[in-house]
Amino acid sequence: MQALVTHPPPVTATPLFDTSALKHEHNIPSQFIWPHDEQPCAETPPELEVPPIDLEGFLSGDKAAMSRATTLVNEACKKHGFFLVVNHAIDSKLIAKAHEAMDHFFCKPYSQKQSALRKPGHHCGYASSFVGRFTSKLPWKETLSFRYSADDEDSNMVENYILDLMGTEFQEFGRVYQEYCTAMSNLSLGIMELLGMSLGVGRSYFREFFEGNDSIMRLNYYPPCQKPDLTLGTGPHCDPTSLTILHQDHVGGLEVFVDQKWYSIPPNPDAFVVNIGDTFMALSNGIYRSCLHRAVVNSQTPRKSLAFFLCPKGDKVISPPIELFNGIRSQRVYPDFTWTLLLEFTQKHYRADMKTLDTFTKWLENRSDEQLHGSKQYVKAIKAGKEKKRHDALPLDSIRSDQKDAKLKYLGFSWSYKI
Ligand SMILES: C=C1C[C@]23C[C@@]1(O)CC[C@H]2[C@]1(C)CCC[C@@](C)(C(=O)O)[C@H]1[C@@H]3C(=O)O
Ligand SMILES: O=C(O)CCC(=O)C(=O)O
Ligand SMILES: [Fe+2]
Repeated sequence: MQALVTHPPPVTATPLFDTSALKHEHNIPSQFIWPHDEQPCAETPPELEVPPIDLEGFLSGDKAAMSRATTLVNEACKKHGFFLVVNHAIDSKLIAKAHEAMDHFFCKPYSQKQSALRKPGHHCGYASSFVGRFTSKLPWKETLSFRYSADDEDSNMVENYILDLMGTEFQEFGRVYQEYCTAMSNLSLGIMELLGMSLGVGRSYFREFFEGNDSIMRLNYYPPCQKPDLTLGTGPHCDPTSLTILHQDHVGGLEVFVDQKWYSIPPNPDAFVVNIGDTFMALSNGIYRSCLHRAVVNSQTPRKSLAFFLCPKGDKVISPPIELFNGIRSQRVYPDFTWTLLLEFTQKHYRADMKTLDTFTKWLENRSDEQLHGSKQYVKAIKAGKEKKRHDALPLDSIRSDQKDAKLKYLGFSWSYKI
């Protein structure tokens, strides 16, 4: 198991990895070479049969279209968590402008991009191969990530952030992505209606849960690599977020691990690739799956993908609707948590991979024991079996005051309290 980093690694004198410059060298630095069992397949893997979901049909209220959409989504999400959305009503000119704007940013000199550098422990800003964040298995990519809030009072958050970060030269960039993120947020709410129907909890349940979403937009830029068989653009992982709406360009490189084999998801400019993330897997009480996926690179052409990561407001309690754990699946599969805590875990303590949610659950349990009982000795005694676990309520300050009569179920035992 990956060691938990108890604090961000010190930013040592890590060599400057400008992947766009590295491509001119014959070899690649050893930090980019992945273990043999994680390297790309020798041949491009077969294409995954991913059902295209006609979203317009579902939202139109046509009974046959709704039934077909909910059945296809239910089957796909139970099996691997990936599906395509077509007839999504997102303007193709907006998508094209978003891709053009991305080129405008990533083609800038490294020194100019560096002014937007992501700060240690934070998820927004520019990153190139995670210089200073990780010391091995570096991804062959550059990224730019920023927050999007669906709340009205934050209606220009993206535009203002980009303007502050990059100046007036990027004003149009900021406007394009303000519009793009708003379109993605609206699209994700329609998909949440579909997911709610497909899980039998009704159209509005998850739509309302994500109305005021506080999401993440991430631009992935994968420069050509002279040794594409030794490295990865994005390593194998499950998205810790709730739902990912991804638009990949014409190049191809997204791969999904299903039934113990890698499959490729071919580019389709008219479709968004949608996948369940860890947080929604917890909201579905494990019924829908957050699927392992990765991105490979090539030696000829840069590849780009636009990933909108839907996230709930940071302090909403991630807890499945009772319908999902009092019948077919009576046990709770994951503890209650907040997205703020899971995001902090991925930014400060653990590199997201295929085991993030399970590792986070264990971290939460240890953390809450320490928090609950304040003593590391107590936790050690529990582990040594010398002390019976006491199931006190979580400290009141850790739960929002408006969550009256909140019920926290945690790993099979539960406690409740009045605030
Ligand atoms: C919450 C997040 C962390 C990562 C970005 C994201 O918004 C969703 C996906 C996560 C990530 C891409 C999973 C693979 C490892 C990672 C470090 C990366 O390759 O970028 C992850 C992102 C991160 O910056 O932690
Ligand atoms: O670039 C891709 O196709 C996948 C990227 C990805 O999985 C991510 O950013 O989480
Ligand atoms: Fe991902």
